[in-house]
Amino acid sequence: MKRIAVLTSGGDAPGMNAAIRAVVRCAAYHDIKCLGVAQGYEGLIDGIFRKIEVRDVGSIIQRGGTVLRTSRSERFLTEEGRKKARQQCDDRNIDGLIVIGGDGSFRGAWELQKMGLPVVGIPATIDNDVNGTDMTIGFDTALNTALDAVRRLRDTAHSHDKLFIVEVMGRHCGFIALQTAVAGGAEFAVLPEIPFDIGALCKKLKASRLSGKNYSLIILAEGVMSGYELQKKLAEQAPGYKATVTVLGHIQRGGAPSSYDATIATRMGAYAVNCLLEGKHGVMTGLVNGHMTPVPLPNTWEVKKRLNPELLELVKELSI
Ligand SMILES: Nc1ncnc2c1ncn2[C@@H]1O[C@H](COP(=O)(O)OP(=O)(O)O)[C@@H](O)[C@H]1O
Ligand SMILES: O=P(O)(O)OC[C@H]1O[C@](O)(COP(=O)(O)O)[C@@H](O)[C@@H]1O
Ligand SMILES: [Mg+2]
Repeated sequence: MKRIAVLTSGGDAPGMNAAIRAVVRCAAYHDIKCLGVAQGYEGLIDGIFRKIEVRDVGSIIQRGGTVLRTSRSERFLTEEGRKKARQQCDDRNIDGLIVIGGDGSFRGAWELQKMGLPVVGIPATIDNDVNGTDMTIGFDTALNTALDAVRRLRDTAHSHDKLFIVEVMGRHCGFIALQTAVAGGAEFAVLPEIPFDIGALCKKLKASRLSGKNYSLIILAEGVMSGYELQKKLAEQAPGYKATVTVLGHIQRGGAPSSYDATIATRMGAYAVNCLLEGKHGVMTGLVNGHMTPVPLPNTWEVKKRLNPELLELVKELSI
């Protein structure tokens, strides 16, 4: 293994830079040259590679976003695009590629692996929707950002006897919504994994009010519906409940990685290089019960990662 490349793909996540730094430094430690690919699969197709050395990744461990930049690439979804990308790697004698991204990026990485390029994936997405790893890089930071917002909203909700709907990210999954609801002490979590029941929500709000509670917080994952749609449904079903909507949006994607995210990103970056060195490829650097584990890439999306049932129960039991 003489020369590897690294890229970031899909939605950015706090901690991606810490992972890039670890990849570059671990590669240098083993005397392997490292090339950075700009803008994910877009840059791979267009051949935008540049050498990155140990000093180039100084003081990025604490920065959010990704210094390599990222993209969602339509072209990479085509065979023609992927062939071009594969050829760009051959032209530069790349022995292995490290893909830092989420489930979509791993599907793309697997296509490259099938075309004969050794690939290792590092899970990084605020959504945490990657099977085979307890946590993805960026999830913990996004949670803390959402929690901070919820705590601020609770202050004003309490002061004004208000009902708040807080829309958080999560297109197909409710990890951010569920954990924000648990840690933020919300009354209700509306999640893509659980069929939405407006009747149950109204019942809960009424019971809460009857028991003397004058304010409530509903945490809604964007994948179910928008905060404004839920506001409208509530107004139709329970006219006494006028909700105020806050959409957290892309604020959840930025910021310095938490200590947890900077640590797992560092561990995963180094582990990815070691996997390539040991001939383990077509795998993701999974964190399983605290241990770094090589997880076959298809396992990361073929099995849907489940929400923690204990947390689901806790939202129901404690929000009275
Ligand atoms: N089935 C697939 N085959 C090939 N490439 C894919 C596939 N799914 C996604 N990709 C590539 O990975 C990119 C990132 O995926 P996306 O789902 O947007 O983000 P994430 O990796 O964060 O989940 C896509 O824009 C596309 O180029
Ligand atoms: O910024 P975009 O492209 O609109 O994407 C928004 C989506 O990206 C995410 O922030 C992260 O998703 P991915 O990791 O799959 O890219 C989702 O929570 C959100 O739905
Ligand atoms: Mg994804």
